Amino acid sequence: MSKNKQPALACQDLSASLQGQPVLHRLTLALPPGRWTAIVGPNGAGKSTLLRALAGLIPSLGSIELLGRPLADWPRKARARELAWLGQNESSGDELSAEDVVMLGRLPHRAWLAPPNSADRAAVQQAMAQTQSWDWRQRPLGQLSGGERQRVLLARALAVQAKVLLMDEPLAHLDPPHQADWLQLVRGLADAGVAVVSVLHELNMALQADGLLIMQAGRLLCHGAPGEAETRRSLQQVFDGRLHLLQVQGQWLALPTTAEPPICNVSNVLPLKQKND
Ligand SMILES: Nc1ncnc2c1ncn2[C@@H]1O[C@H](COP(=O)(O)OP(=O)(O)OP(=O)(O)O)[C@@H](O)[C@H]1O
Repeated sequence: MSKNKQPALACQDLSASLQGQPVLHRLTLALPPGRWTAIVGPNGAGKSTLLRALAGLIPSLGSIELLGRPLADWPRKARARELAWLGQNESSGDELSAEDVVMLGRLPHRAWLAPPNSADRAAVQQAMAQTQSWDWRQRPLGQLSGGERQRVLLARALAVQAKVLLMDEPLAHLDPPHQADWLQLVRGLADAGVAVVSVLHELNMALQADGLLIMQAGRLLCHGAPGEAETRRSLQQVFDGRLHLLQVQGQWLALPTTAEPPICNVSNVLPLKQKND
């Protein structure tokens, strides 16, 4: 990670409570531009809450800085131009056409009640092309499949053309080819200088990120690259050692392992096969 770059997004001593219960405990981190960071950890570790706090969607204690300026000091519209958000299970806008949904991503760029201009239309078309959702632009969001819907919502976040893109479970409902496309898209955004942050359960995808934020019980256990031994040790720790981490052609992969030895393994099967022969 370059030490000279000002973080695109940073927080210090960030704490947050939900319904009066402390969920995040004094997290400090800095995310530079041009990198993709994946937030991982077990269920309930606080990943989504961290992302929502960083986006300013829930009250928090401590400080958050977006592009070097306290998040709270940003005028709402200017902030919405710089920080794009893709949430989990978003349910609004079902009656709108897919294209109109994606056009919502352009609202921070437009004057009050101004119609979309050519730059807005171009951004929408580009974002929908990037997520291969242009073909169903006239269909209502509510009539799309889960994966189609997710791609439209991803296009809405892309259409903002923000410097920071936060995504909570962006791969939900996406089939493997579209997961691969998402990966390529994120790589391209990071190469173009965008700070991409995503909560991911798919560890094999997360292990392709530039950096992992590994969370446990509302705390940040580790912030490191997948290639670092300490990062992989922390992953093992938060998942109770129930991962098999292996490297294939330079890429780290994670296979979940069962708590007990599998009942049907190779040594069990072979004698049966020989018996039948
Ligand atoms: N609206 C809420 N009110 C009260 N507690 C909440 C609320 N939402 C989440 N929590 C609690 O906060 C903690 C962190 O939840 P969060 O959704 O951030 O975890 P997560 O790491 O994203 O989990 P998962 O992997 O299951 O999606 C959990 O203990 C959860 O039960």
